[in-house]
Amino acid sequence: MTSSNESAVDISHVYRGTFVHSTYQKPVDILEDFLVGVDVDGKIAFIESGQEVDSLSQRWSFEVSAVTHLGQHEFFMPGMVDTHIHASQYSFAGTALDLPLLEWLNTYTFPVEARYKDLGFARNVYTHVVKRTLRNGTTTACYFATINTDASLLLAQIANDFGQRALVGKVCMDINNFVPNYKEMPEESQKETTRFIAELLKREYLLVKPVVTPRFAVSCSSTLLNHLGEIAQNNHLHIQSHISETKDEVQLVKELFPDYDSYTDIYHKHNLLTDKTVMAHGCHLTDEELNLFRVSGASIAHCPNSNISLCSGMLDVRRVLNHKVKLGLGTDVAGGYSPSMLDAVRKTLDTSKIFTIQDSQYQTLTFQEVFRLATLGGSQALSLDEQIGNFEVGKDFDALRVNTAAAGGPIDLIDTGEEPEKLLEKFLNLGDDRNIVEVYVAGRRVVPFVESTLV
Ligand SMILES: O=c1[nH]c(=O)c2nc[nH]c2[nH]1
Ligand SMILES: [Zn+2]
Repeated sequence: MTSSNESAVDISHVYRGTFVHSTYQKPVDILEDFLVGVDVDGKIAFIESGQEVDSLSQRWSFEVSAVTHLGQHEFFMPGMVDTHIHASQYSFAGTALDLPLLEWLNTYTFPVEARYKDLGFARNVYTHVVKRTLRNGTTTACYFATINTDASLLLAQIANDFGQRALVGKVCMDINNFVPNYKEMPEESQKETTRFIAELLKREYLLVKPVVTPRFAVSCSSTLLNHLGEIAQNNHLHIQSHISETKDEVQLVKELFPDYDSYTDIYHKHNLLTDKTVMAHGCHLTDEELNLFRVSGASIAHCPNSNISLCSGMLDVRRVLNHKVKLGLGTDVAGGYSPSMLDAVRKTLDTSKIFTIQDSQYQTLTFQEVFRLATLGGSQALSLDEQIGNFEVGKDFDALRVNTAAAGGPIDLIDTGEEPEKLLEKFLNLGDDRNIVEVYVAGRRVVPFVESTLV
């Protein structure tokens, strides 16, 4: 497990201990007493047995004394990928969960998103959400911002400054019958999207890229959807939106777009369903629609907290996986009240168990499978799995150093022994940010924060 052009690579850090990750073959693969070398570009240069330390130190020219050793109750796992989060809704996360989706948007969400003309407000909220998610182990986030281009660029800058990997979307919407000051004209949306993309690409952030973001079919005219499909296609960009979250929404979309075979067909016919598309929710998709997802390579962001909190529905993840559709997890702040991907893991397991309560033959998701969805699955859903998602030579070192025995933390290790898989299970079910003692993105340690240089 070494890189082919190893002599040309300078090693920046070497870590020794337990590494827990997923592969396409195994949802949990545990590498005990391994050495991982990270090069100066933040890429994994080698993954080898700890027993080989002396020969590796010669081959890769590092000092054995400089190796960082993990503690007894520690392990490294890949950083988590939040495939769907509204950075702009973070200010009201944990409140306003008493209405169904369409009323929730009109009553709580659009009035707040309209405030992002105020860049001071934007900076405050966006700084908080980037720090909070990073601290909770989200090394990659796929963000919705708002319709305001400058505030969306500010979110990109803040993610870059803190070292978080991110896709950032300026929201596009030209229909809003309830909060008319929060919408764009179709030409304006097209022009501002083009400006947003050009400006963001010009900045050449290594880890932060634009994503074309039609809010959902309810908020977008066919003209706008067409423009956005064209922009995404011409620039080979990622695309994100929402689909089939609630039954009322599906019915409304049917009325708004009567000439299409399905909700999915609308996005498909507007060139918005590609292998770089991630659609949130999908609770009420038909088999035909899931087939269209598979064929196009589009993915689903499963957001169980939001689905339960807004009483939207329950996504049958097993069914989606059986259709061979890519799937990652999302917090969907603030329809989901928690910004933590550990919460998304737990709510995914809870939802799967509810399906089992309803049908004892149901094949419940295992914690190992859900761990994979939060890491490698998310990277696949965002078509970033050649770069991140697990520990493979050549991938970026996006990693969490987890200490299950962190002092003052939420886990009491009493009778667990040191079996790493048990420690992983404890962390997924009981852990929180106190257990995430370090966070790395592309080899750079980004948590704990270096406050003085950033705020
Ligand atoms: O959970 C959701 N949050 C949103 O902001 C949104 N907009 C359209 N559909 C949505 N669903
Ligand atoms: Zn959403």
